[in-house]
Amino acid sequence: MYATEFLDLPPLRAAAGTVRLPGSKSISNRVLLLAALSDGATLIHDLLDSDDTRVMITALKQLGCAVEPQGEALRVTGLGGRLAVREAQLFLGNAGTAMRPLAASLALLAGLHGGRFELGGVPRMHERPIGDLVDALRQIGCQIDYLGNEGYPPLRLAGGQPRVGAPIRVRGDVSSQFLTALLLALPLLSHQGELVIEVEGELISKPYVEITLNLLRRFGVEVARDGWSRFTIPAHSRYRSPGDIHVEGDASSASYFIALGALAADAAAPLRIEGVGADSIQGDIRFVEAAEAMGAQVRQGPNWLEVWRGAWPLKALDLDCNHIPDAAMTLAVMALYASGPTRLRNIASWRVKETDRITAMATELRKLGAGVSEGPDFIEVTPPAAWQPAAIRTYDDHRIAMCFSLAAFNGLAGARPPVPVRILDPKCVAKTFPDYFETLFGVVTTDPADIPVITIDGPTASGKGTLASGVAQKLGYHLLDSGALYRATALAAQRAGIPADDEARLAALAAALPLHFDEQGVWLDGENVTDALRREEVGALASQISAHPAVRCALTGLQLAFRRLPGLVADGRDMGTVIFPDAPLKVFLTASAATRAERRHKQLISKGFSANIDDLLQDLEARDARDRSRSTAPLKPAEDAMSLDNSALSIEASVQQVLDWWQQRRPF
Ligand SMILES: Nc1ncnc2c1ncn2[C@@H]1O[C@H](COP(=O)(O)OP(=O)(O)OP(=O)(O)O)[C@@H](O)[C@H]1O
Ligand SMILES: Nc1ccn([C@H]2C[C@H](O)[C@@H](COP(=O)(O)O)O2)c(=O)n1
Repeated sequence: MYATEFLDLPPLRAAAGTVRLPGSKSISNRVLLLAALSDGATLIHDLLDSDDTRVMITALKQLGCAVEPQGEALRVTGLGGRLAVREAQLFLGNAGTAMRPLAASLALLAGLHGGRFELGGVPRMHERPIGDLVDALRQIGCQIDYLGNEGYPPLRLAGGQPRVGAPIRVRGDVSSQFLTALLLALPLLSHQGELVIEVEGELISKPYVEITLNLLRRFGVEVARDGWSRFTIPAHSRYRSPGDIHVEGDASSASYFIALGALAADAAAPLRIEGVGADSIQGDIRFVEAAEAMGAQVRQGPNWLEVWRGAWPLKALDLDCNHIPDAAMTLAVMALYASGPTRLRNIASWRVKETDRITAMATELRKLGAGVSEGPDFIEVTPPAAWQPAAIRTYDDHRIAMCFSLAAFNGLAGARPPVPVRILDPKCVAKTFPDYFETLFGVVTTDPADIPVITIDGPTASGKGTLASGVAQKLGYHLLDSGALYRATALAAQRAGIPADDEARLAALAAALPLHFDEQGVWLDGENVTDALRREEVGALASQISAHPAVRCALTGLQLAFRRLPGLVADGRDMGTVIFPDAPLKVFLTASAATRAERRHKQLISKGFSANIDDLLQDLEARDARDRSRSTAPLKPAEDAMSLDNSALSIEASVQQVLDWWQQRRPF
């Protein structure tokens, strides 16, 4: 996950490959609750692992429910409609799919068995209405108090005497989650008799209610439905675990990749999406129809889709989006690529989601140059006449972050030059799709020249690696420690007994190095050599063998391959002069020889190597002289490099200086 302040997406061009979707959030949280309320244990497969499911799991554990991993699945041992814990304070983040159903279920259980529960979340959760659900629960005798503002969480559920009686009325035109919460909770009261729910107003987001009914059936409760206005829960309904249950991929998350296929995949190599398809029980699967109406070509199987570009530009749309409220946000960004204005109607529910999504989408689309008009329940988007680079605010709303990533394809819509897009607070995608951006980068391509590189060159022990790693971490970029490649070649040569002057054998060795990098360090032929590479004699030998042009040539391709989305920070001696001469920011890092010897001394001692500071100073000066004087790719600043002497600068200040230079070069 990108836990950076922002993530810059360079202009993107094409998409191909296969995406495996994470589990559906709506199904995951419903299944977790149903499993917890059931008799027996349920083994849940393919559950979504995200912020919203984590708050649900934590709450269920607090309530005394056993939730344990079993292999790749999660085993939930149900409480059988009883209370194992009678008092708890539950923090439910910003998860509406946890807050509403838990509020309803615990209000009933607190009344039936005696209990006291407080439910709250993040500040935005306390701005999301819940009054209609509370009113419905009060009709049957639940005792619910508002602990903050009337009509909003946090809530206290304590006491009361729930009784089956007249039909329970609930509004259906603000959020379908109120009805879903009642449908999930009321079977707990059905030992008293049949329960009827009557929906007031036109029910919105019906497909989500269909998911609820479908899952109730899987857990043994058959609800009778009369149109969309009357629902009957039979007397003596009882939740029974189905044993095993599989969560299908998230159809709302599929929308970004369906759109991606429509924008940037070719018929010869469509984008394949696995986890949802024609058999999906999720309403957002109908996003496929909307995408097709805009020109996407789609082929589908029971649980997969293949998508590629049909019409171009996309066809403008005028659509009632009540049936796909979440996925419709993706249409608003696809509209940037359409032949005219696209109007999305009947989306009033956007205003009470993670943020006021109509206002947020309008504000951010305008930043890119689009013309946008909005009303209480619609948005109309006219494609930009001139695209502008934009830093997209995401309002702690995962869907805004994900759908705006599609704006990075503006080059395909004729933006000249194509503009980069900055996504602020990218980690908000953790709500439903923690590795969304990694997944995106796995299936998109761009011109390597568009992938930004920051180079940091300089003499040994100047702090290049430390600085490069700090900058890469802040930007979410990949890291290339090119010295490690030369050091690994030196170590391998030492072990193979290849003399330092045998250029041909050294080059052959470098060309076939079984080298691998991961979070644990550098691996040579399956052995972690991270510490071995830091030995001084290995560095000195690396300096000698790196003077051979054939060795440098053998390692060039490997270094270039590090230039991957979303960007790269590369440190070494010739990063800015030879390997990445087009890098938009080049830094030449120096520090006095005495300072560097002192740092290296400390570094080696801390790793358990013995070292003498005077010897280190001598070696380091000899190494600098050799690296500077060699004929091929000598150590020297690129003509356009920024000089940084960090002798008296802390690591943090050095990182900040480079980030400041980087920001000055960015168009945001
Ligand atoms: N600004 C700084 N202030 C103090 N210590 C620093 C600073 N920058 C780096 N160091 C320390 O100096 C030591 C050497 O840093 P680092 O390994 O990053 O240098 P390098 O230039 O990459 O070395 P080499 O070229 O040998 O790979 C490390 O222990 C690091 O923590
Ligand atoms: N781009 C590079 C990186 C490194 N080298 C050589 C010269 C160095 O003395 C040696 C070890 O590098 P270090 O890990 O100390 O950065 O490798 C090079 O020639 N070009």
